[in-house]
Amino acid sequence: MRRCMTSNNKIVALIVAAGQGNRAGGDTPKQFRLIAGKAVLAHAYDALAVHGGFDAIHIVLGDGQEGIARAILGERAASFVTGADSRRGSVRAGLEAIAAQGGADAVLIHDAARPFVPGAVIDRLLAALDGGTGAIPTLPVADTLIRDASGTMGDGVDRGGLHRVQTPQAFRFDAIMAAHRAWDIAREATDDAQILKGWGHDVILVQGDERLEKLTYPQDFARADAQLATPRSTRVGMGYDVHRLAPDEELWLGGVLVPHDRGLAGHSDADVALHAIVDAMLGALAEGDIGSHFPPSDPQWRGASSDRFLAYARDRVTARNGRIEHIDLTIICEAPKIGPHRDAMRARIAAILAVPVDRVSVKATTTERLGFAGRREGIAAQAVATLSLPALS
Ligand SMILES: Nc1ccn([C@@H]2O[C@H](COP(=O)(O)OP(=O)(O)OP(=O)(O)O)[C@@H](O)[C@H]2O)c(=O)n1
Ligand SMILES: C[C@](O)(CO)[C@H](O)COP(=O)(O)O
Repeated sequence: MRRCMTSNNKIVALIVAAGQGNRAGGDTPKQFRLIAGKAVLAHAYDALAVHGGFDAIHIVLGDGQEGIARAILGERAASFVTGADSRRGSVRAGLEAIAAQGGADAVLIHDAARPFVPGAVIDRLLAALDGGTGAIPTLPVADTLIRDASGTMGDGVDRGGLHRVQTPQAFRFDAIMAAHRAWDIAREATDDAQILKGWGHDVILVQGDERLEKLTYPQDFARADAQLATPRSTRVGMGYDVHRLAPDEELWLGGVLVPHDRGLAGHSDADVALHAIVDAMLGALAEGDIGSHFPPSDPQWRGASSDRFLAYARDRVTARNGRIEHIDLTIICEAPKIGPHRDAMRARIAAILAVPVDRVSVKATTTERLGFAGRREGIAAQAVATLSLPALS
């Protein structure tokens, strides 16, 4: 994740999803159709959210579509705006809504119809805003271009210097807001960079990505499905955690309350086993560690059930269109005996992760009475998480 300008800048994302998707056909507007079981709009949202560089995500919808969007997005945080008859009008409505909420330093405007957004493209766009007003991802044109002369071949078009323009497009907020307000609405503009350029600003070109292709026609959905299906890359992460044993504490281990004369002490419920799994999963995603997502200094996590942290890690995997292949957990303690609780722990972990129980292994070992675990001062746990992610991650 990269933030542009200074780290204090407010950067927001605006997803336009108010189109009818006429060219894509079907009964449902394309942004609400499913790719690999997840709505196109949710894919686009997750791609921006996973990047982590945005203070807010605004979504422009057709009139009366808030209910369907809320059902698709579940608890994902977003504010909704009603769009207009044209893409330009929908973007304008979104920008006005952001302005009404105090504006922003930069805005990234994205088509919901482009569900896969490599983080590297966002990084390039935000980096370009360090010295620029607007930046867009483009790809060169590779095919020969001709004009259609009523079904026969007309004149060729020189493709030298031609680029295909994609979204997301990044802008200094005040500039793109002013450019939209000044635009002659009798003319349509197919993207926002044209509008910024029309207002007199240069637009920087950064390298686009084939994975950003827009869903426009019916056949594009099969391509998108295939993009998620193969190839997948296997990611392995490891996690390790230790907590101190103390009197007057409950002993939560592997999501299960284990009867014991002492329990683990910590800021949350101190479930060392779940913490190790969370770190293993975040490690496989290369998304930091449990402390960076749930700082111990934050009072809201005091006494929190570690189920929440594990569910959060599961949701990060889902947001990346990943799959949890296997969890292997080892609990290191002299007492209590883990064997009698092993099946309950496997079942609880599998339930939180929404995976079959045979993908969760729970093991235990002592340290032959050596070290802090051997002296029964604390319990340690280590975990290995194996995930598979689509190659576009
Ligand atoms: N009035 C409109 C038209 C388009 N869009 C959005 O702009 C993006 C790119 O537009 P396009 O692919 O043309 O979508 P549609 O207008 O829905 O498609 P079609 O032209 O085939 O009807 C899409 O995410 C679409 O939802 C929008 O917010 N408001
Ligand atoms: C904004 C855009 O996606 C950039 O390529 C494109 O211009 C949208 O065009 P459409 O005609 O609305 O599909």
